[in-house]
Amino acid sequence: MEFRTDYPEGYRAGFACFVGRPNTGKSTLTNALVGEKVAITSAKPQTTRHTIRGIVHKDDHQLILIDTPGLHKPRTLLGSRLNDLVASTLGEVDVIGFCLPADEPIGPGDRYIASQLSLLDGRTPIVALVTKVDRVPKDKVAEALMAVGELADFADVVPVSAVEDFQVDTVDSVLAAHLPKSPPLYPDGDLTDEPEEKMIAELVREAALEGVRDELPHSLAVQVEEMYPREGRSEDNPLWNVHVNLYVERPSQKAIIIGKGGSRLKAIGSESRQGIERLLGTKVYLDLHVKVAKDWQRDPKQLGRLGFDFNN
Ligand SMILES: Nc1nc2c(ncn2[C@@H]2O[C@H](COP(=O)(O)OP(=O)(O)OP(=O)(O)O)[C@@H](O)[C@H]2O)c(=O)[nH]1
Repeated sequence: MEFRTDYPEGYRAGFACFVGRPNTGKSTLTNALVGEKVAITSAKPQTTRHTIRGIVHKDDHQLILIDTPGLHKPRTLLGSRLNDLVASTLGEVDVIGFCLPADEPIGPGDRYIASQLSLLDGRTPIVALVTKVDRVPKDKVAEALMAVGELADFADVVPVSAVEDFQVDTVDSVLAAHLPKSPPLYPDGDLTDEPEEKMIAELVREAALEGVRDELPHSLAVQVEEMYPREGRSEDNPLWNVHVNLYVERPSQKAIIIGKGGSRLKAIGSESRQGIERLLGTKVYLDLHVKVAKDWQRDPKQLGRLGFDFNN
């Protein structure tokens, strides 16, 4: 991909990130803005482990989105590292979008986030994004906007529905207005700079989380062990081997993932393989292994091995 050189006078480029309680629509909004599925969405809270960037390319700006994990009070070592990550991300971006769903009252979780954001002392502009407005009647939207406006000193308050594509463009332009004047920071057309392996791991993770019990999301880590072209690979037969490990904390969780006679693991494989093949543009032979890594969330060594060592 080429860097654009014919960008107009006044072109802006920079970084934005979304914060908000789990499940407030951050990933869905990222996807709607970028126009392709780059962030993992899920009906379960706190499934966005990795900081995934989506890039919005417009004629007069480039908006680079960092999809942070939900801000929350740390429960485990992993939790506190996530918070460190969020804190360091927040100081680096040009604008923050604070997602608050229109269909839920403002609660202690939102106030906790607002208090964290106030530590930035107004150095970074914060735009309140009132998400999921399709879920409430029109007259309730105004009420939600007023309540949100009282929570903190926002640069703007924008109602949006990512699902119904209502005001998604407005969110883009309101965020872009806070970006610095700058040449493009990424080549034209790039949607994400995540390495393929990370995206593959996320596709498997998303498939594995479908329809399982609530405690599992926090206990599941996925890592691509290796990928290489299969022997005899040719233009007619472009097969790749992709070997993926799924780590859980307990043998009982391993049994859930594998399912009766391996049925769930098979379903996870066939579901995620489609996305992986689309991503790589080739047929793949997907090899999934489920392993027990006891208490990995609390063990710094294992966290590092699984790619969660954010300090390095
Ligand atoms: N009706 C409606 N549902 C939405 C909208 N945006 C998100 N959702 C739903 O809300 C749920 C959570 O959305 P996500 O985008 O995964 O939320 P998130 O804030 O990224 O969640 P975490 O990764 O847990 O922090 C999903 O079931 C979405 O389909 C919207 O505009 N309208």
